Amino acid sequence: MFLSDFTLDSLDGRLLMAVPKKGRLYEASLTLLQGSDIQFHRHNRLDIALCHNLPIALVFLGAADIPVFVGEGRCDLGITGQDQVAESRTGHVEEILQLGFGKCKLQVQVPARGSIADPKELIGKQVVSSFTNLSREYFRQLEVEAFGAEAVEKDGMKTVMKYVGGSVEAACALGVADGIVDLVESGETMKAAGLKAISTVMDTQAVLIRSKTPRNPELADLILSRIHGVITAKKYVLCTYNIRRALLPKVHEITPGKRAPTITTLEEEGWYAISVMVEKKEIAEVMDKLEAAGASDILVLQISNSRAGKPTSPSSGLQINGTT
Ligand SMILES: Nc1ncnc2c1ncn2[C@@H]1O[C@H](COP(=O)(O)OP(=O)(O)OP(=O)(O)O)[C@@H](O)[C@H]1O
Ligand SMILES: O=P(O)(O)OC[C@H]1O[C@H](OP(=O)(O)OP(=O)(O)O)[C@H](O)[C@@H]1O
Repeated sequence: MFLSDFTLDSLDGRLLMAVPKKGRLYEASLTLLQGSDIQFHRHNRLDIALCHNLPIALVFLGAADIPVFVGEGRCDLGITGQDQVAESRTGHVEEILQLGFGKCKLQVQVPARGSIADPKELIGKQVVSSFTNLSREYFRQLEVEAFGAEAVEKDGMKTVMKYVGGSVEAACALGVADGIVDLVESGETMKAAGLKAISTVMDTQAVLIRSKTPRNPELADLILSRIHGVITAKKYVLCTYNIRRALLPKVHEITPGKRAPTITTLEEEGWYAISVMVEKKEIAEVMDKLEAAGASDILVLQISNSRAGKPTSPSSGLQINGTT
């Protein structure tokens, strides 16, 4: 069900944010919204939810449709995969934040027991994918390398690309394809289907995207800032420890911090207290190194939320990339 219970008036003045309605990105997207204090109640089967505490309406859409809605300016912000943005071919969205979930690879796969070992061997054969634009572009490049741009332009592509909406991995076994281009995360699906990857078309993860003409740029920046805060908090822990003055340069190398460590003097002569953000995945090793370097009273604290502070760029131009 979509707009029936909403008059367009109820959306008036609201920033529209597109969120995956199901699938691999759904749960993590909702967790992100919750962490950003975007409060809403989604009525059963309704694909639009009004936020209680902000002038925002969430629009629940398929991940593949989100770049289209945002690209055409129908929605102002959206959460989807980089693969979907690239496949949609819309030039009208900006990827403003990598969200660190939904990480996988779009890969060329062939029967594990077959003779094909190089994607070039699929030229002139049948390839099935849900990502036909990206696949066509990938094989066009291979054909250009093999035959030259002029020949490909004149004769057209030799590789035959077929679209399948789901269960792409079954295409080879069913005799519909010589190879497929599909997403791989753990590799379980590929293995179970008797396939092997022979090359990577792209690495992808979930991203926050923004229309080039958002209705309310200040509110879009506020949401970006909140989501960035949640992601940073999840990625880092706060490490505190005490250290003698002489050892400061040594431990500074171990914990340079996200920007820089906070150093305060202790009441005890010659001793300093350090407080510094450390990436969660490195904390055990960092603690080992600090201890070996002579630090004492090492504590690690979870960060429940964070803010980077005022952006230096002008309001509607806020862009925070590289949060992987
Ligand atoms: N195995 C996976 N691991 C991590 N992320 C994935 C995985 N599969 C898909 N994704 C990411 O999630 C996005 C949505 O994929 P998903 O298959 O969940 O879509 P969907 O909306 O349920 O579509 P469909 O109905 O076609 O299955 C993908 O474009 C990709 O960015
Ligand atoms: O490497 P893995 O961890 O096994 O994940 C890869 C699978 O996940 C996705 O499909 P999904 O399960 O979302 O369903 P779909 O085939 O219907 O798209 C993708 O299309 C692969 O089939």
